[in-house]
Amino acid sequence: MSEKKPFIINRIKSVGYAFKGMLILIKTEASIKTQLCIALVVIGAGFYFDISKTEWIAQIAMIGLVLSLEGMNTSVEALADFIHPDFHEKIGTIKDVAAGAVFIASIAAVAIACVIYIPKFT
Ligand SMILES: Nc1ncnc2c1ncn2[C@@H]1O[C@H](COP(=O)(O)OP(=O)(O)OP(=O)(O)O)[C@@H](O)[C@H]1O
Repeated sequence: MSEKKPFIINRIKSVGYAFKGMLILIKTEASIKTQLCIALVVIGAGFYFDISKTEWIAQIAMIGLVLSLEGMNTSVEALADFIHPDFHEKIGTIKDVAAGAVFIASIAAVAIACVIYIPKFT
C-alpha cells in the first residue's frame, strides 16, 4: 500500500504494475502467445475483408475478452500452484473452472467470427 503519495501518482504506479503483468503474460505464457497469434490473424482478416464498424467492435471486444480471461486463468493457476503445489481434487476443480471460463469466451469468439466471416465466402 502506498497511501501517502498523491492519488494520481498511485494510479500511474498501478498502471505500471498492470503493464508489467501484461508483459509477463505475453513473454511467459504459451497459451497467451497462441491467443495473440490468433488475434493478429483475425485482425488481418478484418482489414482484408474490410469488415464494418459494428463487426470491428464485436471482434475487438471478443479478442479483449478472451485474452483477459486467459490472463485471469493463468493467474488462478499460478495462485493455486503457490497455495497448494501438491495434487488435490479441489485444486483440479478450481483450475478446470477457470479454464472453463476461457472456453466459454472462446466458443462465443468463434461463433462471432463465423457470423462475421462465413457470409464473406458465400
Ligand atoms: N495440483 C493439482 N491437483 C489436481 N489437479 C490438477 C493440479 N494441477 C493441475 N491439475 C489438473 O490439470 C489441469 C491442467 O493444469 P495446469 O496447471 O497444467 O494447466 P494448463 O492448462 O496446462 O495451463 P498452461 O496451459 O498455462 O500450462 C487442470 O485443469 C486440472 O484438471
